[in-house]
Amino acid sequence: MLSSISTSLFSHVHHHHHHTGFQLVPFSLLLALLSLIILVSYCLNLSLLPKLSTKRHAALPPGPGHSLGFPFLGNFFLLGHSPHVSLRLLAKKFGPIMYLRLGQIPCVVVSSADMVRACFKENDQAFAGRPHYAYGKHLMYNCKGIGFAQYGPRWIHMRKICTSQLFSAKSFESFSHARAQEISSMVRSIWVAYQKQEQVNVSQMVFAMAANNISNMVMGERIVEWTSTLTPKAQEFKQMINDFFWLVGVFNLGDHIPFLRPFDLQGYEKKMKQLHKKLDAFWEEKIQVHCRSKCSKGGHFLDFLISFTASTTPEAERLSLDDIKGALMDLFAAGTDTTSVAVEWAISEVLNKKDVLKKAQEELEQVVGNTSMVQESHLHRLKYLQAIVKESLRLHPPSPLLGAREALESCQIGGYMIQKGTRLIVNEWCLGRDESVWERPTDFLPERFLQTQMDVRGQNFELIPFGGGRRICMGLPLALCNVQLSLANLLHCFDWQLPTHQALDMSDKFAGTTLPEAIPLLVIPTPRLPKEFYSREFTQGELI
Ligand code: HEM
Repeated sequence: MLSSISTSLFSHVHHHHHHTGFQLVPFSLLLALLSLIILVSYCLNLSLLPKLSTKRHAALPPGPGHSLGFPFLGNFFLLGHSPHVSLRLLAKKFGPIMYLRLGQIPCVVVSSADMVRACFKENDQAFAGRPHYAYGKHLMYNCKGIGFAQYGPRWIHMRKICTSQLFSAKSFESFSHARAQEISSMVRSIWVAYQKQEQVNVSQMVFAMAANNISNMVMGERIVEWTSTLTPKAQEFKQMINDFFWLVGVFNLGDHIPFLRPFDLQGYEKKMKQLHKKLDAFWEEKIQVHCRSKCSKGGHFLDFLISFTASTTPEAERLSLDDIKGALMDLFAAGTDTTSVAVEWAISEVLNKKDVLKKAQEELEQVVGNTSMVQESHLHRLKYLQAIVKESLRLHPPSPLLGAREALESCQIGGYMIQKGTRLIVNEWCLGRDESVWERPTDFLPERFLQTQMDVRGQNFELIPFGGGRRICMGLPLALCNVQLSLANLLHCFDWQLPTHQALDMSDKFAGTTLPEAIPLLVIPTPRLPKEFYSREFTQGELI
């Protein structure tokens, strides 16, 4: 048993070590201590699991319990490297609501639309909390910002500021011109790659577009330069975002076994602090530049945020620098990787299915014609393209377990008792493959969405890639627009070939929070539109 623990633990840490290039953690120490704890607890027959659960056993949802758990560590090892898959297998055995223990933290996993509705609609407020973990402390300025902030007046205030300034219909529309420019720059860069006979890393291209869309809105400038591949600086930025999401997703022993917290046995908290230093310097510089250049009159969102730091602002509304940096972190982290993962999967699925590709391109030709790029105003008429995006989000939700939630009060779900402080995991990946909802669930069939009103905006609990309830993705309008518009233009402006004749490898690799393709998609573009289209200067009006 001990060896199986050490193997999984080892492979877990080792795996991520490669992923991020961080230094190896003091591993032997960790193993020795864990083995000791487990040995002692078994010798003394101290198994915490049965003890804690017997008290309220009758009311708890079913689950693997102590039969598949370890003292102190609970059921953590059932999660493995692909928790979305492991949890789905467990749900097949224990049902759509089940109870686990991650370390000492009680945890409820829901895997059906009915259970999700019970959590996100009937008990929306009860589940509006986020757990308070080390990443919130080290990476998010002690849970500032929006995504990792505790539910309460500050979160409401921050979310309101962002939503009203960035995502209200009027403000969103006011940035459509800037978004169009980013899309045409992306098309242009791909055309340059074609001329240089380079392969295109779709995910990187879309990442650049998504990052620039946010940074145009927030700071009135691009954050990533447009070239046919990401510049080293841009790659470093992308790596920071990837590391951020990875550290948010790791199982940090200290978060789940309180008495281990001071020891940081896996070294994750150290890594969080290191990453935080880099990120903080990055945001600090952006903020200083804005303060110095007195852009406040320019009226970018960042200047608007800075204006809230004034001592004349009522205290309940006043923002600190940390609040602002937290919000920046939220916007850039939440809005970049997720978007590029979504588009990468969508285009891979389409390239795998020639009939879908053909239908999509026919629709584009009909609605857009072949002398213009796809514009936002075309999107509502591109019904098949929208269906492709939904179908791809169904099979490949970019954030397969959504965001971590915590019960703020005790409540009942499906007749079971959920105690305050319980962590909620929604397995969205499992929802999208539910045989009782979807016919031929593993097949990519956009047609299934043509005859239904079902949408991804949090109203249909069968399909919630953006979450639901009051913690639903704040950037949903931008997210959908980014995904649809970039996919549409990639398919409209280019034909794509795979570098090899082999079929695409569609396996995934859990990256802590997001679920990208295991092997990044590289493709060879060929222009589809008349040659003059690409060689013209990309100026407003002509191309967009
Ligand atoms: C395809 C792209 C995207 C996907 C799949 C996605 C998905 C999600 C998910 C699953 C959550 C957690 C919801 C929950 O806990 O129920 C979330 C939260 C969030 N998203 Fe997105 N997102 C995307 C793009 C964006 C963009 C573009 C932005 C903004 C620039 C954004 C900003 C946020 C924020 C701030 C939160 C935290 C909300 C809160 O806790 O109140 N997201 N997103």
